[in-house]
Amino acid sequence: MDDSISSLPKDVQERIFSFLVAPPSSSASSDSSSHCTTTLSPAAAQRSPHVAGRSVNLFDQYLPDLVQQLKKSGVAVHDGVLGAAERTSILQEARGALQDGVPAKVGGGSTLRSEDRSVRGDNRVWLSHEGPSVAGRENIHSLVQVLKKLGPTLLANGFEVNGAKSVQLAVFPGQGTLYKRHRDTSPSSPLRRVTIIYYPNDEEWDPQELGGALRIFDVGAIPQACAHGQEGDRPWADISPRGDRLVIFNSVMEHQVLPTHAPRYAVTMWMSCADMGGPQDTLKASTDHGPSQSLPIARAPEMQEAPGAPPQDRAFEMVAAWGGSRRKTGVAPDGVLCWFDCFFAVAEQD
Ligand SMILES: O=C(O)CCC(=O)C(=O)O
Ligand SMILES: [Fe+2]
Repeated sequence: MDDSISSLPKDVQERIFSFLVAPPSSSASSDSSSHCTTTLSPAAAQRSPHVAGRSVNLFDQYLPDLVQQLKKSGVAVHDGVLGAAERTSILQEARGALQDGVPAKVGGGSTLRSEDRSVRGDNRVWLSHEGPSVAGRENIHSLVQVLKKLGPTLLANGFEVNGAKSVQLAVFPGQGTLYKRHRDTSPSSPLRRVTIIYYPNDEEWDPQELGGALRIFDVGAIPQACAHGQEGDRPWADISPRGDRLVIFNSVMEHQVLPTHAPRYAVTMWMSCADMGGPQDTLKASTDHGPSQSLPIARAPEMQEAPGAPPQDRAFEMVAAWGGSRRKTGVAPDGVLCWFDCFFAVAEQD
């Protein structure tokens, strides 16, 4: 190693890298995902010194507040995560990587509509299966390593994120593309618990002009400086995808991406719970707010569609009635998309 770090005295090197490991916690050992405690190697730190260096701040300064927000409202927002230089590098890498991005698919089973741009208009690539080479995506790769280190702290705070982590890079290309209301925890991805998004867009993103806000329903408290409103008795907050912003939310919360009029990039990580097997799982909301505390979700692939069963008015009740491999693409009467991402259930596992 002839880099600047390795030329420092050994004890100084150790102190630097001790900042980059996950904080010690009793729960870390129960995290079955080896990624949760991944340490940035000196080589990785050297490839992307800025991103790696900022992880120190992310953990030391921001994390307690993020966890607090998340527990209180189901959503946490933090700005200025990496700084302008790193954000720009990630945006450039995202543009390059997404040249080969494919339209995101929706639906499942025999009624699959593989590309329904009126429901979901982003193009994406999965980063979960990265090989040894991350050439051209060094900064995104370092960001992902940093985000993974949130796992042990979330776990220690009651979030069931002891399973796989999947990572997606996506762009809504503009022209009014959107993603209709849905939950990230779905029949095809029943184990997802926490959604973490980093936006590398311009910092001056104006949602009035460019649209593209992430609208999250049933927020316990409105994140600072977010537009907000009420649909019936359900409060929502609009989170602008402004650059260098980190958003974390409980994957069971309903959300949508409003029509977007400029290219809108996002790096998204889903943290899942461990799959304990069995025909049925219980979906627990890890926050102390909101209506979704304990929802049964069907997981048996052989479950039959109940003949003539009318759609229930909640997505997960529909899943319980119709779940399994014969999923249908559908929109519940209350407008919630029910089972998107079905084709990615296998691809997304780490
Ligand atoms: O990019 C966003 O703000 C959210 C996208 C989303 O909801 C998803 O990919 O599931
Ligand atoms: Fe989503």
